[in-house]
Amino acid sequence: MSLELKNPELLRDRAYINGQWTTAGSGKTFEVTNPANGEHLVSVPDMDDTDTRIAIEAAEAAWPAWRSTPAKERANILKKWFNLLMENQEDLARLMTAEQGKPLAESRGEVGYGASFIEWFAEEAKRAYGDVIPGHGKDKRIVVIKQPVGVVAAITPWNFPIAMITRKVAPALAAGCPVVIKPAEDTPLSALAITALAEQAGVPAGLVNVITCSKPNAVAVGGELTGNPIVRKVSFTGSTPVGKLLMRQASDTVKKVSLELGGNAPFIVFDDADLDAAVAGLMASKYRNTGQTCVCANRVYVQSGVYDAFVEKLKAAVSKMVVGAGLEGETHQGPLINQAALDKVKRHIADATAKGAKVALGGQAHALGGTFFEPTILTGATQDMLIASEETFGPVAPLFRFETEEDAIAMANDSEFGLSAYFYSTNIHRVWHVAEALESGMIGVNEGIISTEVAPFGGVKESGLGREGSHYGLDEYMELKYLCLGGMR
Ligand SMILES: NC(=O)c1ccc[n+]([C@@H]2O[C@H](COP(=O)([O-])OP(=O)(O)OC[C@H]3O[C@@H](n4cnc5c(N)ncnc54)[C@H](O)[C@@H]3O)[C@@H](O)[C@H]2O)c1
Ligand SMILES: O=C[C@H](O)CS(=O)(=O)O
Repeated sequence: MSLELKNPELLRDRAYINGQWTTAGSGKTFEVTNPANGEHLVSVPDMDDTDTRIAIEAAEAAWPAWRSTPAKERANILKKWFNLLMENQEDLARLMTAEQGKPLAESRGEVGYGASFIEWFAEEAKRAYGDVIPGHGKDKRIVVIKQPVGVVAAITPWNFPIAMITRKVAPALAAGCPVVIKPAEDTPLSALAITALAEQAGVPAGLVNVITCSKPNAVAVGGELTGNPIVRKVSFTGSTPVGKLLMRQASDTVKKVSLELGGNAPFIVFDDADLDAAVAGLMASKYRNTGQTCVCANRVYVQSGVYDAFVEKLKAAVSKMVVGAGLEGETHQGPLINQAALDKVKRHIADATAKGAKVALGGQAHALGGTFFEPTILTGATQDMLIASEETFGPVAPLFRFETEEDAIAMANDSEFGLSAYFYSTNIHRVWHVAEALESGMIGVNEGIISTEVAPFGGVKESGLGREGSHYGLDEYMELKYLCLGGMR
């Protein structure tokens, strides 16, 4: 399939190290395919730890000049990069839908969302403020300054192939740090395309490096990124098991670590909720990216008094969804990323129905075949089902019935995850009580889409460490240094 790019230069088949578009030292490559039809898109370098070491050393060499570049100059380069992403939004969206499968409208949205982090941190670059603290002695003067942490390793997932990268690279560059990026093997093309635009924007050689590799080589590449002492910061977005592994590996050299991990978001509808708003919010939260987002509603708790009415309203909305290949027309849902993702969806539905749940809508592989699946609603879900304790990462909404506010909070908090949570209520007293009681890093109140560059994104418990975006996001790439000036008159 022709991708019909206005700027064919954005389709890259080389990785990027030290300002050079390069092959793997081994000469090996791996295929990138379209999940909607299995078609081969392009082959990219299958790099290993040796290539990674070269990239890390290039980043280290480029760091001194970048860290001494005035913040305003760093900001201007970031602003050029932002403008280039927006000027190439359609091409970047087409590339993303081709390699990841999300609807084209969602891909366009992600390009804008990803670019917003570059725009935001172009401004934050100029606000890395320190402190002057009243001295503890007559002759003492105390100053606190912020300095870039150093070489950053960024390892990112396939579900948001641009935004998960810019959410790390933008603050790193703004803080004065060079970055070595390892994108997901399913979606390297978006990473390479935005890197080509970074090069065009004037990001100096060595500052941004992209290591593409297959899944088997990820272990060796990750081992180098987490083990090489030159790397001072690891920023990972992906599953909790891999995050734990990388955290363990990074501990040998005591690297700073940011982890954006798995979720299991509760979505609670109280009997005083605006049901139409709650249905709209659930549609946006649950089925976005075919349910493959870390902040998707994963468990839907509905208070008894409104349960039946909510089920009917949700069925009416979900039944209007159009499923299809995103490059063949406007759709609401694309394919799942791969067979393993499809198998997990089927496993969760089979387990739930075996334990008493009913399929109210969908529940089957889609007639389109491949990894397409029908948007699904289950009723009669209970806490003992896999779908309650595991992240489904697919287009399945399991509805649980509850009686009291305390029951809902207890069930919502009954998880090792705590990334996002949502609830709908028009009672202000209940809003404050429930928001304070839920164990989650982010909460949508009467809102199903909460992700934005201006607010701190991140989780508690086993959903991660640290925050991305907002003014908090810059500090993840900075070190505090305390100066004590003695002998002052
Ligand atoms: N909290 C967030 O912001 C956020 C955002 C997106 C996705 N996620 C989570 O990510 C998961 C889905 O993404 P995924 O399937 O790509 O996750 P994943 O953990 O399998 O892979 C994420 C990245 O880690 C790499 N990787 C895997 N094993 C590695 C290893 N041993 N060493 C080095 N790198 C390794 C992969 O190649 C990929 O680039 C879900 O759990 C989702 O909730 C979280
Ligand atoms: O999947 C995880 C992403 O962080 C989702 S969002 O685009 O930031 O909402």
